[in-house]
Formats: sequence, C-alpha cells, structure tokens
Amino acid sequence: MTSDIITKYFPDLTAKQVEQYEQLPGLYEFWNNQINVISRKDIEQLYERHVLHSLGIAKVMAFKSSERVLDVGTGGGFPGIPLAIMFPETTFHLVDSIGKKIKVVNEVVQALGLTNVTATHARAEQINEEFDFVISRAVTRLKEFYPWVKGKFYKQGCNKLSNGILYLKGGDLTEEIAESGLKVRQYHLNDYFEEEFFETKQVIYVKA
Ligand SMILES: C[S@@+](CC[C@H](N)C(=O)[O-])C[C@H]1O[C@@H](n2cnc3c(N)ncnc32)[C@H](O)[C@@H]1O
Repeated sequence: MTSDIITKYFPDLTAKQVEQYEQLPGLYEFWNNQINVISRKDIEQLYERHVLHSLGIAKVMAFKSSERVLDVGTGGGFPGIPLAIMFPETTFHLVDSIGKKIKVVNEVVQALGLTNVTATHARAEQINEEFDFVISRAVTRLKEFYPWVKGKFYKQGCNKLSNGILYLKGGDLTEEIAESGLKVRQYHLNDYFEEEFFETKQVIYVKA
C-alpha cells in the first residue's frame, strides 16, 4: 500500500507529512487487530476510503493556524487525524462516546508525533467549549447532529467559509437535508477526486 493517491491530490506536502501518512497503514493494521475501529475490508483501502475521503474537507476548506476544530464521533480518528497531519498549525479536538476508540486515537497520535491533537472519551452533547469548525463523518443524520453542536461555535471567524459544520456524507441526501430544515451548501467530492468511490460523496457545509 503506498500513499501515492494522497500525493497525487496534495502534491505540496512536506517530507514529514508524507512520512506521517505512510505510517498510517502499519499503525491501523496493528491497532485494528487489538480494537476493531475500521472494517477489515476497508483497511486494505485505507488511503482511498479513509485518508483521502477525510481530506475531502481540505479541498473545501484550508484551516488556519489559529483555528480550533472539533471532530465529533471520530471513531479511530477520521476525519480528524488525516486533517491534523495536513494542517499541523491548527488545533484538533477529537471526541467519541466509546472509550476504546479514543485509546486507538491517542496511540496513533502519539506514534505520529502529532502535537496539535487532543482526544477525549465524551459524547458531543457534553462538550462545553467553542470551536471554529465542527467536522464529522458517518455519525448520525443532520437533524439529530445539528442540535448537539449548535452552541459550540465562536461567534467570529475569518476564513473562506464562516464558522460552521463540515460533514462528510454520501448517497442521495435530498430527504435528509429537507428533514433537517437547515440551509446547507453541498460540495461534491467527484469534482476533486476521480476514483469511483467518490462518485456520490459530498462535504455538507452548514453555517453556525
Ligand atoms: C460509524 S462510526 C464513524 C467513525 C468515524 N467518524 C469514521 O468515519 O470512521 C460512528 C462513531 O460515532 C460515535 N458517536 C455516536 N454518537 C456520538 C455522540 N453523541 N458523541 C460522540 N460520539 C458519538 C460512535 O461511538 C462511533 O464511534
């Protein structure tokens, strides 16, 4: 397994970043044998289905150095860890309601030497802090998700997009968006990535 698919879409990575991405398969193979955080089938396609998919958010938004980002329901660290490698000056806080997943996240973060990531075992609803952006993938429908995080944003932002949610989703989202009652902006990942996996994948942006 090589990281070529990452450098193909992000050619300006530093040697350190490439090295960190290249550490991921070994780390996840090791930790997945102890604590299952990724389906076995998916681990063979870790770069495409987990790392590059997470980095879809980076195609939509470049986080700034002063910004704080919360990853809700991070599981084994997605999308938070690939984005923390991409934006080493941005602070990432990763939470999950299952403690053993946070154990894997902390082990991977430590092995990579990432100093811009903290991870805690908590439900999103319990977090009592403010962030510039909330990121997530595969946790729950927008209608349920939005109330968990709506009070957790700094009022002011200074990035390309105002502070808000960047949620990775796939499939037909018409019904889910309608039932949420939210005004969203949809970014289609097949505009950025040519692999078939991204055909229906999107980043959904909701302004705070
Ligand atoms: C399907 S997994 C997705 C994990 C990861 N985001 C990914 O895409 O690989 C959903 C995760 O959300 C977590 N979760 C569900 N509800 C949550 C909540 N209210 N607060 C924090 N984590 C939650 C679960 O424990 C689980 O690890």
